[in-house]
Amino acid sequence: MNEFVLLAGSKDTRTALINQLQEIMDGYVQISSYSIEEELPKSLHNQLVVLSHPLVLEEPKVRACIGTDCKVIIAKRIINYENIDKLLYLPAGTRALYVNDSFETCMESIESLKKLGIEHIHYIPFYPGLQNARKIEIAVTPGAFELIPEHVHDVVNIGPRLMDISTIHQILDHFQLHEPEDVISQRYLRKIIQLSKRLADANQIATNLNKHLNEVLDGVNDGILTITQGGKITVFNEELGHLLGVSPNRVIGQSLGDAIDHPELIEFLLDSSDEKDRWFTFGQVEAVVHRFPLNNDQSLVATFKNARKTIELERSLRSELKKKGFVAKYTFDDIIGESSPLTKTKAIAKKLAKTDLTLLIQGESGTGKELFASAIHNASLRDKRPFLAVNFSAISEDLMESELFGYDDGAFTGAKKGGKVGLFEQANGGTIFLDEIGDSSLKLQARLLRVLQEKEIMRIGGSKIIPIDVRIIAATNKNLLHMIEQGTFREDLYHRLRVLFVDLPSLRNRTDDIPLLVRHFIHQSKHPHVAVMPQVIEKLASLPWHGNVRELKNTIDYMLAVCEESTIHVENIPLQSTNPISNSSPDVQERTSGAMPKAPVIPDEEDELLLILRSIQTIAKRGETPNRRRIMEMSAEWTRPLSEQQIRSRLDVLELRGYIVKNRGRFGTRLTEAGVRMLE
Ligand SMILES: Nc1ncnc2c1ncn2[C@@H]1O[C@H](COP(=O)(O)OP(=O)(O)OP(=O)(O)O)[C@@H](O)[C@H]1O
Repeated sequence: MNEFVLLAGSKDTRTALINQLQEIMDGYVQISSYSIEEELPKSLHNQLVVLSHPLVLEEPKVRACIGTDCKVIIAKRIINYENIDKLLYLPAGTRALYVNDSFETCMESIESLKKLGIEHIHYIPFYPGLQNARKIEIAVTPGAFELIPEHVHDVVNIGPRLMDISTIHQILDHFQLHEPEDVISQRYLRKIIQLSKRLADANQIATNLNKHLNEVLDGVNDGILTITQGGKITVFNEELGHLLGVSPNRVIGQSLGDAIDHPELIEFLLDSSDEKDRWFTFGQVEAVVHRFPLNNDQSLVATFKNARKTIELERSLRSELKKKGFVAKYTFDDIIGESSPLTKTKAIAKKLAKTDLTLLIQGESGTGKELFASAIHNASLRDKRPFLAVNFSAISEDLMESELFGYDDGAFTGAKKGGKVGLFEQANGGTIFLDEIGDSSLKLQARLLRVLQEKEIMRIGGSKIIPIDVRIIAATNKNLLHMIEQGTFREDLYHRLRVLFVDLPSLRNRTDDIPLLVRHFIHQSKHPHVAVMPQVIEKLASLPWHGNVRELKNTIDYMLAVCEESTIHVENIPLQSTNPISNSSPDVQERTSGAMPKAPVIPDEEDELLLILRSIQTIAKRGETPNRRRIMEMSAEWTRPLSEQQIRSRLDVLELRGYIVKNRGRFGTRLTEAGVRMLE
């Protein structure tokens, strides 16, 4: 067998060359290989020695081991063609450092890259000891990673240079191997063909991607146009073709002026002013054109939105949200009152609505916290997206956790098959209103804090992190600072929630608004023409209104029900009753005195009212929805079971007294703070 020795300058070069030579010469020659970095043979005699570079021979220990009877070939090397595609992907004009161990090796490689026609890159040699090196962020190197300067972000490793075919022929000639030359040339060529194949594959992928992108662009509902800096059209989708009455295929590559006959549009697109949007009429269609530059290649993109279609789409999205109950019902116009405290609060809230920051609304029960949250959402940039209200006092902790975060299939026994999407996910893009946040458990507070910090959630029993884009508005009628002191509310959560805040004035601090509110609630009622005697307003203005506007609304409902001849008189104002509920605790008495409306109830009904309050609390704690049916089922165990109709009338009384709020749907009836205190 013919044998020769390969001597390389470094271990990496040795490995690269031996791999190349073995692949090409397999079966014809045997090669032993060494490098200066590793151990060299003691002495070589009467052998063919192939050196990877002329500089290898300058090493004394190399010269010492090569006997004078050896034949020495100094290899010619070319750029590693296997990695050339990495360079071809760099955009034309890219400035890149060429990093190698000396000025000579850098220049040799740059020269051979240029000879190979890879000239679209501007190479700048970089080697150890270079003074005033330029700070360029891309580097090309034949594996000399340790020499790459720190400021470089992208490295293209083209690997050590390989042996040129002429050197391979020289080796074959030495052994007088003529007949395998064809085979060997083919093996060498095969490598180059593999590279061409790879490039062709990449080309195919790019073509497919392009086709796919064009299909996507054509599927979009808006017209899309892209032009180069010189005004040539590069993208023109089908929708735009319909809008402008032009065939997309015909205009791609043309200049804007040749393709479109609309001077005002062309002037807007090519104009260098800051104007981003303008309305146009194309035939019968009104459209808004939005333009923006693409940073990378300085093209300009314009989107064309058909106004009618957009309005229709928004309408259908809104009705979809409405069906789910995910819309905010109120705007700032629904917040009645012209007193100075309310006007000031409304003005602040309107400003805060425009930001996208987390907001905490503080105010006594019934001051309109939910009303404000809803109005803020509707005045925000998220007004077309869902608004979801969640009340922490209404449902149990476990149920609340799964309501908010959802769960994955099989998360716990009794979990719905297929899992459940939580409210945070459903509110994505919109606003979530966390009412009575002071009633959330410490465990839930920890989870909420994570949502605020990370803007992501994980379903219960899930492992996937789901990013969410939801604005949080929280509300409380509790003194959270006091709760922090007691250790029942997390201070870090408080600060995260109170990025912005609105403090709602109590009704007794804005009694000027009472006449307006009375008018408003009567107008809204089934008896909009009922008159109110001036003494009634006077009396109402003198009451303490611990239940605020809600209490006032309930009082008006009561007065409308009991008044005669379409006029409300002072006698219709609910009297302070001496029933056990209002007398049971001094605190409640204080809260319910004066204004708290009391319907006349026979004494044993008072016990029933307490039982009903208690059962609402029990049902909610179990994680179920407190509704008439559930209360009726519980009443089966009382001395006098109640019908659904009887429960309905008692719930009306409890609501009138401010102890409960009746909600339809998911959360059912819930206790107010006054209701909870009553039970305590
Ligand atoms: N300024 C106002 N103008 C018109 N209606 C109001 C106003 N303030 C409150 N209301 C009405 O009073 C009732 C209570 O309001 P809301 O539910 O928003 O209060 P809240 O502060 O969230 O109460 P709670 O703390 O008990 O949940 C609702 O019917 C609401 O429409």
